[in-house]
Amino acid sequence: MFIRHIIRIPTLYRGLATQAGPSIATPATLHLKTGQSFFGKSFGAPRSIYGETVFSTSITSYTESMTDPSYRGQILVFTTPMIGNYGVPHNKAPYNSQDVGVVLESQNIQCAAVIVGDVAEKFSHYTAVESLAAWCKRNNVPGITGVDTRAITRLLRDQGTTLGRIAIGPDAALPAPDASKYWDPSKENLVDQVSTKTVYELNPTGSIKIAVLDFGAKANILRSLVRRDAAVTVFPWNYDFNAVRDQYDGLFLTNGPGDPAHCMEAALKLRQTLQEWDRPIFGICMGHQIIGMAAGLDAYRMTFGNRGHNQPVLALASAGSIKAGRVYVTSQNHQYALKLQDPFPAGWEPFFINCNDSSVEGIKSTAESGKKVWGVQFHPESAGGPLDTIEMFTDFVSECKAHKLSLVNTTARPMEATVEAPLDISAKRVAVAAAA
Ligand SMILES: NC(=O)CC[C@H](N)C(=O)O
Repeated sequence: MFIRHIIRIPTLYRGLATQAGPSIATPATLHLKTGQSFFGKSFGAPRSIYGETVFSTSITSYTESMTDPSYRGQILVFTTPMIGNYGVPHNKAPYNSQDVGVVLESQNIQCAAVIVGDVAEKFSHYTAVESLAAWCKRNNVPGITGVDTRAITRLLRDQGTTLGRIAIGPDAALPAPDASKYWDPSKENLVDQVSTKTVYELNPTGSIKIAVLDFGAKANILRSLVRRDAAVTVFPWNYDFNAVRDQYDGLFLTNGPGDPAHCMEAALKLRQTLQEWDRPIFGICMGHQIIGMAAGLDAYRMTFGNRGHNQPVLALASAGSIKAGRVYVTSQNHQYALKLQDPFPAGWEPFFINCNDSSVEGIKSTAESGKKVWGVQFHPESAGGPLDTIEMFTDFVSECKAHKLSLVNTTARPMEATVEAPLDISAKRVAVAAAA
């Protein structure tokens, strides 16, 4: 504790000191493939790039969003007018052995570039060690400030996610590139670029063994499992899990970048797992899309997706901590979604639906199926975003434990939905003395 304070003192000093950012006078232009151009100033790396232009409505947690591997290849436009006020923390997790080596969501900035209305040149936070501009520069990631992000967002809402070009310095004055020059990240298997290449373990002495298929995992997913005392083994996205599955009490599929169609191989392997293995399975975002594809649902590309930490979802079914009929505010970052088809494949049901656009936000195995499988399009682990659905991790780990116990006790415990008994509130009505 004492050492921690000593280490924090210089950090605190640096964070509270007002620091001027680097010069932001270099011109920078955003060209969209659809022909529009926006002119601003550069911050971060003086490097011109291509990418897919998307917008996020998150108000805070730019550091977590930018290190989320699901933003790979994307030019991230923040709708919040000013970004960078609280700087960037040290990205090492030296104090807590439960952490997975980073404070943020991965080692490096993952998005291709950032666009903000007004970058904060001064920052202040007790954990901050550098400015947003300095961090971007160090990570070789360009940024544009001083553009009308509201206008860009309205455009993207109308025409959908659009390929873009960030042109910095002398490039900024050049005419927009020919439409054929724009790089389309959705054509690439980005998951293969961000997934672990080796199998590794976290918290090996944990009380329950969870296998994680890594499509581009956010660190807080791994932390959320380890915090619940799971021993976690992380596998590359296309690992043949069926060959080792009997060593694990549950399977988790993470988030990941790009078009889920590139991961059909994983969906087909999972289809076999679903047919032959009865232990709990939980998937988030890309993981949820893979579960859906394995179950026989189609994934489609949305117009502009959902990115932000304020997405309301309605629970259509109850399970564990989730109660049917309640709305949960969630963190999201996705461009694709599962198609709502009627009827759903046998043994499956919709779990959540988005309150804004009615897209599928979750699916689950039915009680009758005897399986314990569910996937959610949103991010219960947050980082950033609200913790409304964090207990889904507790539900998952508890189901894995219950299943393990059932193997020992031989009395299988079915995953029952915790449905609240109907409550007749008229019976609870108490007469109060008439108001004056
Ligand atoms: N965060 C994620 O896992 C995103 C999943 C997928 N890449 C999508 O954009 O829909």
